Amino acid sequence: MTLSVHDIHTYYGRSHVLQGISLEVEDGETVALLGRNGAGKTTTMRSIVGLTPARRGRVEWDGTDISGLPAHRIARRGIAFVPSGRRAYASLTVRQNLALATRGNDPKGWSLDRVLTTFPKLNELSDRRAGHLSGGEQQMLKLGRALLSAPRILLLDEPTEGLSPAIVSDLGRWLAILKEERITVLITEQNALFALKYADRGYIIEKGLVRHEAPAAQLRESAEIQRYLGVSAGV
Ligand SMILES: Nc1ncnc2c1ncn2[C@@H]1O[C@H](COP(=O)(O)OP(=O)(O)OP(=O)(O)O)[C@@H](O)[C@H]1O
Repeated sequence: MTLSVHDIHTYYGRSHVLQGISLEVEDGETVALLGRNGAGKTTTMRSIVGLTPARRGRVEWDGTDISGLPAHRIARRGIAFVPSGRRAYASLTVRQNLALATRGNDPKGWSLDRVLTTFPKLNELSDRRAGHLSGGEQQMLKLGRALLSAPRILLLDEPTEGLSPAIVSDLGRWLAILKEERITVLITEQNALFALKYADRGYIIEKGLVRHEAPAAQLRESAEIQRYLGVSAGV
């Protein structure tokens, strides 16, 4: 299953935010989408999943054009979007939130038990109301919910946003698990070095256009890229 984005143009009103983004995510790959504030990372994800559809260009999933489809139908094809910020049913417990996200009985997919064993922290918190979780715990819950929706690809939007360094390193462990499982991931990050640690390839976007595409190792080594992204070492 390959996700191919061809020359998409997306607007907010008259503001031409994506000016021809093209990218590809192959089966089993982790791909980072990097860029400064306001570069268009979130908008790219929202365009892929149909929340802010592109006005021009094409999004193909497994060779089928999905650009015109409504968001719920795109989600049903296994494209799971994990937006940044706190999003869970605050008054429900962790377990109830997870149970609601469970889609059918996909024998190859993730079961509630498997999510709770893989993320023991969620197990410990299973009776706590989601509204009482810390930012990092919420992030883990969102990831657990996304895995239960039987995703073929996960779109993670700035998962480290607002998290403490200790939680960021937890998140790194979860990403490593996704990679071992060969779950296809597209991840946007302000924290470029964090994303590049787990990514196979990366795209750098600026003002709604792809400026650079390279293997993650190359992007990690490039002083020019690091300067451009304003990264500091030691993540
Ligand atoms: N709902 C909206 N209405 C109008 N303009 C918007 C809206 N959402 C985003 N924009 C603008 O579109 C541009 C791209 O925003 P986007 O959120 O995609 O960037 P980003 O790369 O994800 O940045 P950040 O890391 O700051 O979230 C920015 O100039 C932003 O101000």
